[in-house]
Amino acid sequence: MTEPLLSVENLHTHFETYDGTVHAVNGVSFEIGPGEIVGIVGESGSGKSVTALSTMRLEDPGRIVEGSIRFRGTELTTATDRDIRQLRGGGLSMVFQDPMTTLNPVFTVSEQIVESLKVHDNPEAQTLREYLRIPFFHDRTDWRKKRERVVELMEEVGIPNPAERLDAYPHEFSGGMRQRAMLAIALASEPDLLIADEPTTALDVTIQAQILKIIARLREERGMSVVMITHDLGVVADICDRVIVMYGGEIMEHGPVEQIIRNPQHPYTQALLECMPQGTQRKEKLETIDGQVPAQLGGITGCPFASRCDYTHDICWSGDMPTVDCGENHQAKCCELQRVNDGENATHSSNTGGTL
Ligand SMILES: Nc1ncnc2c1ncn2[C@@H]1O[C@H](COP(=O)(O)OP(=O)(O)OP(=O)(O)O)[C@@H](O)[C@H]1O
Repeated sequence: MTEPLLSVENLHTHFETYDGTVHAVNGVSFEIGPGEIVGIVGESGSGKSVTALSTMRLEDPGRIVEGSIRFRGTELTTATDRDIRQLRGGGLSMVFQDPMTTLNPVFTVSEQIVESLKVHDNPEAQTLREYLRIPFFHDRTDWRKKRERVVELMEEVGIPNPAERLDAYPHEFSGGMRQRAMLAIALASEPDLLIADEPTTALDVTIQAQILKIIARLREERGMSVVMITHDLGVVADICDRVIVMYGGEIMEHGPVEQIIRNPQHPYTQALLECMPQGTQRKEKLETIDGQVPAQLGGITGCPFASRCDYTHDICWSGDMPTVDCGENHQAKCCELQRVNDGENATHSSNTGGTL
């Protein structure tokens, strides 16, 4: 891979709660190259969003307690608020799942796109309140230029008749249009890296496919990198180059999308793929993974998936899991996999069958 745009190393993010410390992200490391689309998948609570928010330094009230996040060579964990604002205004953008909670209902969509253009031009003005101290437009030429740019951005994300929608408020947009508007706001700052957190989860499949197509096109046209956070391996198969599978705040497996989908090595990835609805007969019940995502209070010892895994060994409950190289930039963190690869014949502490 060429020089990475983003490099996350041994990231640990904690939340202090009344019940104790939640270890939301535990030793996560990955890189994103220029123009790559990388998916982060896993069940709810596996640490995908906290990893993304930490990367944007939006982890508040969480805390990055260890690790390094380098974006275009700048260390973000120790960067000043000013540096972070500059990066958000011109390098890093994020799109969230629910545009209704992120779009401001009292401003028109176009005003919010203009705000993002302004933040890009003037990264010190970060919040709407701060921003409002600055006039929306310097003069009529600036006003016209900005409105033209807003129309272009709306067109780019597939909002029909943008010139007629310049005075529309978020509630006048459909769910799919609002998500497109969020994308336009994120793109206004011309990011090198777009972090999209479940951008299509709330949308029907047709609109989901349209939004994914737009994201794929933007990567082609702008050379933008994308981190796509999703529950849905179908989304990953559609547009990602590589995939990171997270569970219990850790990376279980990562590799090229073809490899992970056709030849998953970690029992958790295998279980996730078995739960995909594709190929299921109409009346057949969908598979689920027995058990639940572990509470991450006080941290997890051993493999976070051990309590739901069919292949556990004693070491899975207490030891560090080995990272097994599966070739072609494909790695999985699993001691059963290492045992199989080494050709050992260890006995399982519990085994309900199946082969890796
Ligand atoms: N503000 C918070 N305070 C305490 N714990 C938190 C907070 N935010 C997240 N967590 C915990 O961190 C862990 C990881 O959460 P995260 O939101 O990253 O999961 P996720 O994989 O993105 O799930 P989802 O798909 O539902 O968004 C979970 O155990 C969650 O309960």
